[in-house]
Amino acid sequence: MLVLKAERLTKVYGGGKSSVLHKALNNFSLEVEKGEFIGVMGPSGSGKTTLLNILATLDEPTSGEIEINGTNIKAIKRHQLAIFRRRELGFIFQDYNLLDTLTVKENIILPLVLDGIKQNEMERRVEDIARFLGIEGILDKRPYEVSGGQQQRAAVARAIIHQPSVILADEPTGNLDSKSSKQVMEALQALNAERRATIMMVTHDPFAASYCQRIVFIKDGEMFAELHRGSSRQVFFQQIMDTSSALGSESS
Ligand SMILES: Nc1ncnc2c1ncn2[C@@H]1O[C@H](COP(=O)(O)OP(=O)(O)OP(=O)(O)O)[C@@H](O)[C@H]1O
Repeated sequence: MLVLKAERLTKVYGGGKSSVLHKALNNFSLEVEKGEFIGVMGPSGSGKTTLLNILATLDEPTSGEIEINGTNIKAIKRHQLAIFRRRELGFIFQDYNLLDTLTVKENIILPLVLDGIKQNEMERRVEDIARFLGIEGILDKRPYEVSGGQQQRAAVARAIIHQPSVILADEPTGNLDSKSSKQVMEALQALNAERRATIMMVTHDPFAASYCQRIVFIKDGEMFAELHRGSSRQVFFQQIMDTSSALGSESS
């Protein structure tokens, strides 16, 4: 089952009288099946953030179509878009985006509070996901009292707690040391493997990318290459490194 379908996306920035037009995405198509863990890589300025913002329904393509969980985004009225986004998508950011005025637990259940889920159901879900991610001991702390890796795992919990169709992650290991990166990637991998979470992650980090099942490489707003992981993460890591350097040398 397809949970995300992007068809011939083009995004052109600029276009005012004096400004120069810039095509950040050029006829870019992508299909993501339920339960996939997909990575998006590419050099700086290749269009990754543009793609993520469009798929997140935060920005509109100049042309092209997007379907999320069978719904064409264009069919959603502007005032309903925020609710659609909150229910169908989960977000993970590089800088965690947790609210310091709330406890870790309150941060995690925020999507459920906004949707009016009953208190005992919220408690059940937060305990379950916190145990799964190994953060049950920090639920009553504030984000600034715990490590970056713990904050990011709390953000992962928040992204999955309402069971979205797809989780969009933007450089989730960008602020983390190698040990915390590994913990966060193992958490995402476990959510994908054991709970069938569908995850799409933009990253520059070949180590983080090696946890995905498939990587699409973007160059100048177009698909450059696609890699599928076999059984070995180490072999996949090397393939990612090789493709990244091929991409880099083509760009220079
Ligand atoms: N709001 C904007 N207005 C004009 N040009 C933009 C805008 N946002 C992005 N661009 C341009 O579009 C291109 C793609 O940018 P984008 O941020 O999507 O790349 P990226 O692959 O995410 O880069 P990075 O890895 O550095 O984050 C770049 O050339 C960028 O300068």
